[in-house]
Amino acid sequence: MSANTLEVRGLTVHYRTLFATIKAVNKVSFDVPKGSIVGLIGESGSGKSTLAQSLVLPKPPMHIVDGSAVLNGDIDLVKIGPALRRKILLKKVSIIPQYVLDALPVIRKLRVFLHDLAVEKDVDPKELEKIFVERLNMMNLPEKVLDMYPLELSGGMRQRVAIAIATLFNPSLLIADEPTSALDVVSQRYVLELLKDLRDSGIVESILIISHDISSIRQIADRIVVMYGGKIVEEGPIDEIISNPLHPYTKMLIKAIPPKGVHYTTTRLEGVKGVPPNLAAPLPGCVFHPRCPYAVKRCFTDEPPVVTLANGRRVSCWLYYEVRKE
Ligand SMILES: Nc1ncnc2c1ncn2[C@@H]1O[C@H](COP(=O)(O)OP(=O)(O)OP(=O)(O)O)[C@@H](O)[C@H]1O
Repeated sequence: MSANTLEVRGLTVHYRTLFATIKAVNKVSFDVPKGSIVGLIGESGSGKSTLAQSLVLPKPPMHIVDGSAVLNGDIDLVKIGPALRRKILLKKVSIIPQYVLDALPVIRKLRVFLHDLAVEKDVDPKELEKIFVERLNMMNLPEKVLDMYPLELSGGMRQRVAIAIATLFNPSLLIADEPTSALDVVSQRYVLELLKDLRDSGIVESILIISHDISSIRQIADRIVVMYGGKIVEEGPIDEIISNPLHPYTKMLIKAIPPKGVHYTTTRLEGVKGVPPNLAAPLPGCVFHPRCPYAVKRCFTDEPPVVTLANGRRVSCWLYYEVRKE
């Protein structure tokens, strides 16, 4: 049996449009160990949502060029056909999408939606409704939500209802795409704690949580995977990466986290200078070299190797290739 809920290897995903091919995800490999919460971090446009969608519902113009994403050691999520995909969605893998209304029945009351879902998944509608009510209780939502339309709910309630639906069948892997980005600070904390409770109670085995905000993810993630320009530049245990980031991009992301009590009106915070890469025409060499203060000649021409370090840390940067050789 695999020690990982998910093993992604060499995953490469493009968008083929009339005007260009966007190389959104490029030879990405990482694991989601069983029982873990893994944070996928990176600025806007780094390929996080594309990676998530390619695992759950790849559709044109998205095109999976290469690689695999094996769930529970036996189902390759990027190679299965539509029938098996329909069967395992919600039951083995579930997503809370970035735009949560996409996942909710806008013109149907939740009770009706649940009934139709039970029929589709071949389970007893009464039993499914019972599980939904249990989830509502866990999420501090009243039972009357069953007779509401999702549009009648506040943003925070909608997010919790989407989580309740996504976890109805106790999936092995829950993917949460920016689950807190549209919420106020109190709701953000609530949703993050809820996700952790779902993992701790075994309702979901593992979680892949996507965010551009490393400071919110650090509250619940065990590991993080840092993406830049469609590639993974660094990964490892969250505490080690926060206290000792290695890749120049991760260093900049962490420097941009405001210390406790600091406000942008009184203190100038450092962001990541420069612009993200053009994924339709990527430059040779390291994807980060145009913004990297440490770039040397080789970074402009050759792709950096992935260097494996102690404690399950990996970094893709020429600086550490030299360190390892010494
Ligand atoms: N449907 C699409 N057609 C063509 N290009 C797309 C499509 N969706 C995304 N892209 C491109 O793919 C690249 C990666 O985008 P993606 O949304 O995966 O990044 P992200 O890290 O999730 O960013 P964000 O946090 O803003 O959602 C970007 O260059 C984006 O413009």
